[in-house]
Amino acid sequence: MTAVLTETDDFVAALRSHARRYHDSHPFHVAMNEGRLSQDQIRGWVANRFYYQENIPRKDAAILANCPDRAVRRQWLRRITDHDGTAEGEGGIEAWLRLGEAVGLTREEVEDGRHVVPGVRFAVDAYVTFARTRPWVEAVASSLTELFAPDLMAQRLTAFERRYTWIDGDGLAYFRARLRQAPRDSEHALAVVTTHCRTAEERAKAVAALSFKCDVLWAMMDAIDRAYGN
Ligand SMILES: O=C(O)c1cc(C(=O)O)c2c(n1)C(=O)C(=O)c1cc(C(=O)O)[nH]c1-2
Repeated sequence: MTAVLTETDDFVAALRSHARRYHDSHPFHVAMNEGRLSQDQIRGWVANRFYYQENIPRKDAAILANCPDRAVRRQWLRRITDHDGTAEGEGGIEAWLRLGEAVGLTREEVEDGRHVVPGVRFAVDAYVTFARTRPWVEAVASSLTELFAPDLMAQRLTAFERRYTWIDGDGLAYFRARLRQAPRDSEHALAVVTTHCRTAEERAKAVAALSFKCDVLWAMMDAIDRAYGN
């Protein structure tokens, strides 16, 4: 992206244009949503994606640690409790473990990471490192892939309910919760980014951060596809 982003509308449009690079169009996701994946392929995806899920709160804690703005921190904190819960047996990570059980994986084999392939580990670790080491506003911008997540989540829910009837519906609670959480989180992140990135240079860095994150998600899917694809 080389355009000089002086107008806020252009900036938001440049961010939103990354929808074209979102991992919903990755062949593995396309096959998933068309109901073409086997039980083993679904299990491989669930086990590998757990590594992303369990690292999201660590990524968000890194943003909190770097962020001097009290109002932003107050809002951002909720992301951590959404994933970790406020008590044993609650939260998104627990919900993902239940998804694992619903597809036939034990909690132990999901939690110990034995199925995680190197490319997924590498991509997720890069995302956490990005949040630790880059200015906090860039890290917030990198979370904006979630602007594009609700459509994918809705498609996935329908696909799982209709095409993968062997999966117990209770296991899909994670995706139902994200349908509500992702729009709320991404709208907040977009407001933070548009407020704090005022110069063309700051805006270009935010766009680059989102581009980096599209690469993270795509690289994860490539690695999963390579390990479990047809
Ligand atoms: O299943 C998906 O396609 C998907 C994508 C993304 C995303 O776009 O980064 C997230 C999630 N799920 C998700 O569940 C989640 O909690 C999440 C947090 C974040 C983030 O960057 O802070 N992205 C995502």
